[in-house]
Amino acid sequence: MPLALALYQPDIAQNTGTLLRLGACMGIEVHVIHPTGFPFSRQALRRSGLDYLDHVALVEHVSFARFSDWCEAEGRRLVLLTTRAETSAYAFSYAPADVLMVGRESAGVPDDVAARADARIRIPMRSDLRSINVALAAAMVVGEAGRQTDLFQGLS
Ligand SMILES: C[S@@+](CC[C@H](N)C(=O)[O-])C[C@H]1O[C@@H](n2cnc3c(N)ncnc32)[C@H](O)[C@@H]1O
Repeated sequence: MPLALALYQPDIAQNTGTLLRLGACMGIEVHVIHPTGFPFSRQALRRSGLDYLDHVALVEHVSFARFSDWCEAEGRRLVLLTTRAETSAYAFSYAPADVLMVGRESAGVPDDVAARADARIRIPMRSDLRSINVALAAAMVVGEAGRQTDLFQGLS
């Protein structure tokens, strides 16, 4: 079971498009947790020029509660990327079945959602700046988690 990416109530269509494309190219599932901050449908994504949609395993969840149930049922560890974690994303040991979840562009995730995560990790960055773009943060961690779990061995 390879890594998966989860987007908690994404706000910005372009970031979601970038992450769906990353999921397609890396061969990993992308889970979108509703509600989104923009009209989200395969039709709307196609209209905005996302031509990788047919190549990505996209799974939608109507709410965080349903997504959380899915993680539990599948025995998947939920790893949250957050600026408020203490553990470095580069000191963390990833497992192949981990689900890497990013927060909303506007507000990250609420405290109860952060508390539900099995682990919280942070990409080290300058302390006088707020955060990294969500799609870039996800790409950095997919890179490290993929390296540790041999994701790239199956890719050319
Ligand atoms: C633009 S940031 C949101 C910032 C928001 N104010 C917060 O407090 O989380 C969007 C998402 O990108 C990810 N992110 C950005 N910078 C990060 C970092 N340095 N470490 C871990 N995740 C980061 C997180 O998942 C975050 O929820």
